[in-house]
Amino acid sequence: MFHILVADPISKEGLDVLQQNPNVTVTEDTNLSPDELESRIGQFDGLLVRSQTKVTRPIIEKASKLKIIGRAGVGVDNIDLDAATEQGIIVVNAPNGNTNSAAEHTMAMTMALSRQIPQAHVSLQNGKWDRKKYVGVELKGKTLGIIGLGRIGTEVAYRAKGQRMDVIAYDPFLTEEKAEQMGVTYGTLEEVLQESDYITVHTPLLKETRHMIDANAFSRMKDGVHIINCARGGIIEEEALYDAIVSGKVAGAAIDVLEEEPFQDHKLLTLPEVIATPHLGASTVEAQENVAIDVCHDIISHLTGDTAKNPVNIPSVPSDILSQIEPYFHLAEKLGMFLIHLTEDVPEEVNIYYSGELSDVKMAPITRNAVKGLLKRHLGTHVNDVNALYFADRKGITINESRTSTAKGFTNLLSVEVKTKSGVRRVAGTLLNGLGPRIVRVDQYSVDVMPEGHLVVIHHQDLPGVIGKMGSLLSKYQINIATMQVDRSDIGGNAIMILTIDKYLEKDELAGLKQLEEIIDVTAVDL
Ligand SMILES: NC(=O)c1ccc[n+]([C@@H]2O[C@H](COP(=O)([O-])OP(=O)(O)OC[C@H]3O[C@@H](n4cnc5c(N)ncnc54)[C@H](O)[C@@H]3O)[C@@H](O)[C@H]2O)c1
Ligand SMILES: O=C(O)CC[C@@H](O)C(=O)O
Repeated sequence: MFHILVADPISKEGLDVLQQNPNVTVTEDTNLSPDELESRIGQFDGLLVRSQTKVTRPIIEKASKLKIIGRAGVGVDNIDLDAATEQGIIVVNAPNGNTNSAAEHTMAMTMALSRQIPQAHVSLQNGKWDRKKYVGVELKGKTLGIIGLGRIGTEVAYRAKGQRMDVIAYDPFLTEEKAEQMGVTYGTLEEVLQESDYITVHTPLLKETRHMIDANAFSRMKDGVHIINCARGGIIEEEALYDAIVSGKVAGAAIDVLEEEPFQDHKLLTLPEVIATPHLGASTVEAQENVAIDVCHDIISHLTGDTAKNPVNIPSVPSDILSQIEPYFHLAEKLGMFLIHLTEDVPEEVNIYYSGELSDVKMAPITRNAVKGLLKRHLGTHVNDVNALYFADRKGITINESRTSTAKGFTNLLSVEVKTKSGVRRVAGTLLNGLGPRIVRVDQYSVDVMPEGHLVVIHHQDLPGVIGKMGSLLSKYQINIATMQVDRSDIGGNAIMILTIDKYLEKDELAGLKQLEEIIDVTAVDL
């Protein structure tokens, strides 16, 4: 018998899926404090949550029987995925069921913002009949900037076009062709910021997207811009939004999510230009039914030995194959992560070459790890080796694998190549017996770099003094260099320097390094 704890309100239709299974008992308790959850979680095989319950490491560490955590919704930022993976607990979500509802809520908020509907309603409730104060603006003919054109961003784009808005979108996986097919304008982040009358964000909350809309971003927007966030708190820096509204730069903001939830007392809510809802994007009957049914089916599948459709964290490889290839998963993922940092354009094709001892292994699971590493920088932690190829396909990226017998002196060599419109970037790595993974080639250069920590990849001219200048500047920033690798194409030609440093390179420090005259480009890579 499997015991499942339902810790947040979940639609009845989903719970029926669980309750109708004779091997399952369901306990619903949606008022547990974190301490109570921690003390009771040890009795359960499955845990089902929405976004309210924080499934933290201390809770997961007490979950001695837990086999699966189901998230009825998309974002899994309320679940400690690393802790779950370490505990061998699969986390499944329901990524598709609330897309329409979140897109509709975004449009509802955009329209309510434009016509000040909530403010006018409260004014009426207070006995006023104020027709002059609540003069709005039309959406027709205005430009909507969408940052993040995934499932929800795409649906918002179609709806905005229905309102006869012009849509410009930025997404690292958006190509000009795809934008044209959708009838939206392809933009860089800068173009979206500068050209939009309304800006709506639809990215996951990741290290890269945290505070992507900050004071600097606001300063590049049009005066009187409207801002909408129905994605995740933290994508927009709240203090900067507050200041931009007070200064008049931003005419109004519609907010469904903030960094700390619940957010009843937030200072943004004191501003008359702000309208807000308490994280209601997915709160429709239909979305809650969809996500509950999807996630409950996945919970039953996993507990009864079938494959879950929407795993977020766990690889699924047969155990006999796993022992042979598992050591390469980490190397493959790190090569992908490294390479995507060097890839400035949209990836169109990824070629993975298996050489030496790797030329007769089962390639697909290793390929999935390399692709996972490539994609997760922009798509976030829900990309794993199970769903990486699916996401690559959805983003229009072709994946090719080939075997070659020559490993250029290495026992095993895994090479990953990304083709974009602007060219080809390559990286290769090997597993050194007893020493672990190493990056051994970057484009045409030979190196020997452990693929972990904070790396800085510097392309520069091979001139005397460059290394010294780089060292001095880093020392000025109080940054310690742990390792350094250099190689060059020819004397006085182009060269590469790869540093491992002891801390994350901040934006302004990166900009400082780029100022040195011999530098061609500098990329900070966090592995
Ligand atoms: N308010 C709600 O109740 C509610 C409901 C559902 C989803 N959400 C949230 O909405 C967001 C979008 O969900 P989705 O299902 O569309 O996800 P998705 O994965 O389908 O789309 C996210 C898109 O963001 C893009 N992206 C990643 N980094 C980017 C960057 N730096 N700049 C621009 N684009 C970037 C990705 O390439 C991807 O296409 C998530 O944060 C999700 O948690 C909120
Ligand atoms: O549980 C909810 O209602 C919120 C869900 C939403 O934020 C999501 O990421 O799917």
